[in-house]
Formats: sequence, structure tokens, C-alpha cells
Amino acid sequence: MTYGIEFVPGNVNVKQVVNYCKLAESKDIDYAWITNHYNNRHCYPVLTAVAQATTTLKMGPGIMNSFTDTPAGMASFACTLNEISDGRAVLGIGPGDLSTLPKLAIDPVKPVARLGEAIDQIRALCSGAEVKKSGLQFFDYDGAKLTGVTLPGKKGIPVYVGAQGPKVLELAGLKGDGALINASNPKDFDVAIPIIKAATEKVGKKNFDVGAYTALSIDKDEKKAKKAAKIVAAFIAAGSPEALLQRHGLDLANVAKIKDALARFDFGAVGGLVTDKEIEAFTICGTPDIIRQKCEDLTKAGVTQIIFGSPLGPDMTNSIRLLGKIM
Ligand SMILES: C[C@H](OP(=O)(O)OC[C@@H](O)[C@@H](O)[C@@H](O)Cn1c2nc(=O)[nH]c(=O)c-2cc2ccc(O)cc21)C(=O)N[C@@H](CCC(=O)N[C@@H](CCC(=O)O)C(=O)O)C(=O)O
Repeated sequence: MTYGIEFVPGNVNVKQVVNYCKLAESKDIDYAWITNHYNNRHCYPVLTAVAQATTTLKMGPGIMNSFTDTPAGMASFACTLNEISDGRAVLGIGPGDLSTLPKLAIDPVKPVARLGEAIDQIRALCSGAEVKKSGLQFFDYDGAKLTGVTLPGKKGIPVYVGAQGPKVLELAGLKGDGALINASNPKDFDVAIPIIKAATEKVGKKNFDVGAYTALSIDKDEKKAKKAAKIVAAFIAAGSPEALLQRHGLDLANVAKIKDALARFDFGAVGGLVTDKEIEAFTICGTPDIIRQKCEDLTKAGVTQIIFGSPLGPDMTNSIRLLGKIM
């Protein structure tokens, strides 16, 4: 099992992310994933700062998308980060947050097809190939080629696909070296992994890293851990399709009330509405012993990388220290 940690450079600034990553590295966490949303600090400079302050930690965006960045831009960034970090760069890429892209006047048309093309172009450019006109639907480069940057070695830069829906999970298996699946509960991996497996078998892929991009809240005091987990569980519940809510046996009427309260920014009401069921469905939450058991459950479900995602717990430094003891 490898472990990752996620930071959202919105609620934490660059200096804090760098310090948390140094602490995570000292606790033998393997990967740092920095989220990418237009309204937060940009992940590229944050990742550069992390690369310069660490020595063994692998790091990458978790995740970019091909609506706000071109494949050529992402390839150039990934190879530059790889040069700065002396070969530790990974690239997380996904469809993009379809609810926020319209805020940038972007109409996220055919996100899955676009993602597939972008991955092909990024891989070609990172390998040093000249990408000729190929009649593709979205990125029909004509003679694009990366120069002036040290290109990664033979294996290239590992591409992880941020995926939740079945088509993107399949794409991850076909074109990715790994997947970053926004889920914390084994029930979701029981659905996702067979889709990925069928795709990797189709292309004869032997190694694939199934990443559980969890929402984590750890604290010695379980009540405090649950309190810190509530708001994230609420947002995930509110943004989840009905089929997912039913998979976890959630009360649809209660989730509708949570959604309403979030829309009113009534976080007090949200705290009263979120039950252990939503917390259980969408986070890994509790004391170190509980988290250790949750990690074992995810391992049994076939997960190969557990990414400890926001909020981490009531106190992030304390959470990273506690995680260091359970891995
Ligand atoms: C597009 C969407 O795919 P999805 O995998 O469910 O995407 C939901 C999220 O994963 C996506 O919004 C991600 O960008 C969210 N996301 C982040 N999004 C961000 O913007 N920033 C982040 O930092 C970020 C991190 C992140 C980490 C892990 C993770 O799993 C997701 C993350 C979907 O609806 N997929 C369906 C297919 C929908 C479909 O068919 N769409 C097309 C047709 C098919 C085609 O595109 O050709 C259409 O609409 O016409 C499916 O997979 O079955």
C-alpha cells in the first residue's frame, strides 16, 4: 500500500502546504496531491515550492483538466516539475469540475472524449515526440514538440485519472497509470474496480494504481473527528447522484435538507442534519484505531494508494502526526 495526502491551496497558503508536505514526507507518506480549482491558489507554483522543499515525496496536481489547460501546457508543466523535483512528478488529470467550469464561460462539452485526447497528447509530448496534425476532435496539433526541458526517462511521467463515473473509470483503465477516485467507502470501490480491471485487461496493462481519494478526519477524540468531518460529508452528499446515495442507504429527504441548508450557507443547520451515515458513506473518520481499520477495509477492496484528503481532522499538523503512527 502507498499513501498520499491532498491539500487544497485555498484554505491553506503555500507556506503551510510546504510545511505540511515536509511533515508528511518525514512520516513516510509517498505522494502529495494538490487540488486545482480556478478560485484557489494555482497548483503549479504550489507544487514547485513543494518540490524544492522535499527530497523523496512524489507530487502532482490532483487534478488538472483539459478545459482550463491545454495538453501542451500540462505536458510542459509536468516535465518542468519533473526536472525541478529530480524525477518525482506525477500528473493527475480529470474531466474538470463541471459545476464550476461554466463560471469561466467554458461549456464542458464531451468531457470524456476530450480527456482521452488530452492524455494521448500529453504522453506523446512528454516522450519527446513531435505531435503532428492527427485530425483529432479537440487538440489537433501540427508539429508541437517540447524542447528546452529535460524530458522524463523511458517510463515518462505517471498519469493518474481523476474518475468517478463509469466512462471515466474505463478511460482511466485504458489510458492511465492510476486513478484518483473521490471515494472513501469500500462499497464504491466494489463498483469502480471491476470497471477499471476490465479496461486494463483490454489493453494488457499489468500495473495500475487504484487511488482512494478519501475525505479524512482523524483525532484521538472520535467526537472531535466527526465534528470536523461533517461539512465535507455534507458537500459530498449534496453533490452526489441519487444512485450513489441509495448505494449507501442514505435518507434522500435528509440529504435534500442538507443540500438546502448548504445553499443557504446555514452551516449550523448542516451540522445538525449530517448523521453518522453520511460520515460513514463519504469519509474515513475517527480515532487512529478506527482509521487503521478503514485503511485495511479499503486495502481488502483492492485500493493500492490511500490518499488522505481534506479536512484531515480538527488540527492538520496533529492529523499528519497521527497518520504517521498508523501507516
Ligand atoms: C464527466 C463526468 O465524469 P466523472 O468522473 O463523474 O467526473 C466527476 C469528477 O471526477 C470531476 O468533476 C473531477 O474533475 C473532480 N475532481 C476535481 N475537479 C477539479 O476541478 N479540481 C480538482 O482538483 C479535482 C480533484 C479531484 C480528485 C479526485 C477525483 O476523483 C475528482 C476530482 C461524468 O459525468 N462522467 C460520466 C460520463 C458522462 C458522459 O457521458 N459525458 C459526455 C459524453 C461522453 C464523452 O465525453 O465523450 C457528455 O456529457 O456528452 C461517466 O463517466 O460515465
